[in-house]
Amino acid sequence: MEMLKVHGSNNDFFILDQDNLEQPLTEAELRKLAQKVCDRKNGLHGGADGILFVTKGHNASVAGKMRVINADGSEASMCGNGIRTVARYLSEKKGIENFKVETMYADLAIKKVTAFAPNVPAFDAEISPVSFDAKDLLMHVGQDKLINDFIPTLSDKIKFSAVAVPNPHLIAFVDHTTLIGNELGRIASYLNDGKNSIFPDGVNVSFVEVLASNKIFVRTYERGVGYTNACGTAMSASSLMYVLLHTDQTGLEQEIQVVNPGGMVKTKVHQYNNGNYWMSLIGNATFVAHVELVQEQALEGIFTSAVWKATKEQAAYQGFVNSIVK
Ligand SMILES: N[C@H](CCC[C@H](N)C(=O)O)C(=O)O
Repeated sequence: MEMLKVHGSNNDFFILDQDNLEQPLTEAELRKLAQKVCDRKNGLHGGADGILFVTKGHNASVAGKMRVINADGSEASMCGNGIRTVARYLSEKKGIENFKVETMYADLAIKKVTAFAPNVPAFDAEISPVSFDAKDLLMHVGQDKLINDFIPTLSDKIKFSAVAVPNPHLIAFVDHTTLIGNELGRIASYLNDGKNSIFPDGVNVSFVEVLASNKIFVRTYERGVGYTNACGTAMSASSLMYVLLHTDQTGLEQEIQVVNPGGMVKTKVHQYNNGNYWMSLIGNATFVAHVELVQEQALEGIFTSAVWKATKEQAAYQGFVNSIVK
């Protein structure tokens, strides 16, 4: 079985193309495979934040379908950093540069854009649909929407906004001390404990610091994973809330630089005539290595026979990160 180790802003994944399977995987096996290969201690070559499972799309209007399986085996409706890597994979597999990728709730527009640096390919991905409704967030806070408001049981200092893009995000604008402190971990681990009444299905939680006009820093604790170097849907959701809550310094259609622990991406916030929002997420799609492994062994967490063929792209990406003014 062949897989591809990839990342977007150092949010890393294994791409598994259904065409490369030795035999089909049941749903339970797909979840088990994610837990085994992604394990940071005993997984495949240091593990990953999830598996991006590529299958045929619903018809010829899409280049393929992406399913997102978190490291804990849970499935998410979307992955912003991941879809850029799946886009590059499909672009190179099919020789296309402008196309759509099917996701759980939408076929999303993709385009190849100018590389961020030599050997740092980049793609622009549509992030959509967007909803502020509690029912779409599976959120229970006693009100239908949460925009820059308190959740008293979580904190009496930090205000939150909740938005589904379409996976669920809780976003707070904070000062630098709070950004780097342990409040994010405390709040996010509670909301993802599987027992709390606020987000029974969990939620991705991000703290955002405004660095300058149209430049923000986003730190995220992801549902189903924990802290990650970056979260593409979180950076998109944070950009949307930045535009909606900081009208004095930004606005629709303006390019926003989003810095994160894993690097940097660019976003733009758009609004349809019907009032709905969508975002563009523009960032790297790095292929770290090609991996050959035995499917049956991988399902048992045995990787001794795995063959890891690294590309030269990680060094190029690191050089790009070092060039970013944080
Ligand atoms: N952990 C997320 C899925 C992965 C999203 C993230 N890696 C991204 O780049 O958007 C969730 O359960 O909703």
